[in-house]
Amino acid sequence: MMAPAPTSLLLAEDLAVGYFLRRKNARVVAGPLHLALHPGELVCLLGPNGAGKSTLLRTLAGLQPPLAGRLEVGGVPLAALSAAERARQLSVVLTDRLDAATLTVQELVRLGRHPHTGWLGSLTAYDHAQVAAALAATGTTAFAARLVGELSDGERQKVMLARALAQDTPVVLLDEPTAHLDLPNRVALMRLLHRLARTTGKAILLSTHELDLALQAADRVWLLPATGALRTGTPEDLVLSGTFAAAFEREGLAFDSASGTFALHTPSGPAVQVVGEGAAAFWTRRALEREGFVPIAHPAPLRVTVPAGAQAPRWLVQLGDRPAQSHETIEALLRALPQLPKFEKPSVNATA
Ligand SMILES: Nc1ncnc2c1ncn2[C@@H]1O[C@H](COP(=O)(O)OP(=O)(O)OP(=O)(O)O)[C@@H](O)[C@H]1O
Repeated sequence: MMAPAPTSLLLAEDLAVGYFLRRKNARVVAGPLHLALHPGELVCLLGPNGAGKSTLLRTLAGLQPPLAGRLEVGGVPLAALSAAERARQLSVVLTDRLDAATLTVQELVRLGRHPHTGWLGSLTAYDHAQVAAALAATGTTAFAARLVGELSDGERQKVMLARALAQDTPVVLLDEPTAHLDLPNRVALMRLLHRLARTTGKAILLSTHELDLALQAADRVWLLPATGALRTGTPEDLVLSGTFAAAFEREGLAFDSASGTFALHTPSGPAVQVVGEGAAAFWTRRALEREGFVPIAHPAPLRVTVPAGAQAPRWLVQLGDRPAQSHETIEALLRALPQLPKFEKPSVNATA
């Protein structure tokens, strides 16, 4: 029996987003869009520069009006909610710099509680606990007393997330939250948001250009092309159906569905059979591709064997039936390959 469709925390039907230019003139950036955010899911909004990700997020947050269509949050039309009601339903972190430089981090994060307390309302013990939890979750407790204007871009980004978490809304919308973060912090943020969605039942939507992180962390992807229709699905379905590769091919990028990565190199040199498995074989293939070789799985005149097991990796290179050479490192292997006698380039296009 099929599970019943989950209720939507946010629902959009025939939504067109964009800008009213002059009287009666509108510029549709994207649409018509049919979208739903469900409890407990992390959704990543992907698309090239200018596709309309920020425009869509701002529209979903009620910060700019839709050009057309229906938009509901918690079963109620977004436009029918007061600002305070809306702030209890959804929190939003945009890329714009906030004019909050003279506040301390703690004061800024406390502002997140105001939809619950009213602007003059004082914070209860529960509110203080929510603020402390948001600071702890984002790793910002240590600089709670510092001025927002004195933070680095990455620190400020984490503080803005803390404010959204303190707001404790069913829907969280984030525009490029990983933009200023270093790699460990980007990974930590995606992990945090995924865990948060799972443990609290919030629906979290974030736009990002971090394709590989999004493919790993997202429960669903919204793929917004520069032109054409929005595609949605689990990252894996979008990869296996070729939708993901097709979307980025148009941007001139080759997506390898076997490794889930974008090819940086387009090797066209001699084919090399790489024999072996595991991490050593993977990194050997990567190094060979960088040097222009085409690593393949089936027999070729040139063969590199990466022995498995506990022994120190040692690379065996064999050309035809000549005796094998042994190398201790990939660097030594790469240095030795051009020294080999010329051999006929087999016409192999496949990468394995
Ligand atoms: N205030 C505005 N008035 C008119 N057009 C706008 C306005 N802001 C943005 N646009 C246009 O809307 C389109 C979508 O912009 P948007 O910022 O939503 O894209 P994006 O997908 O978030 O891009 P990026 O990845 O570069 O952040 C662009 O063509 C942009 O020039």
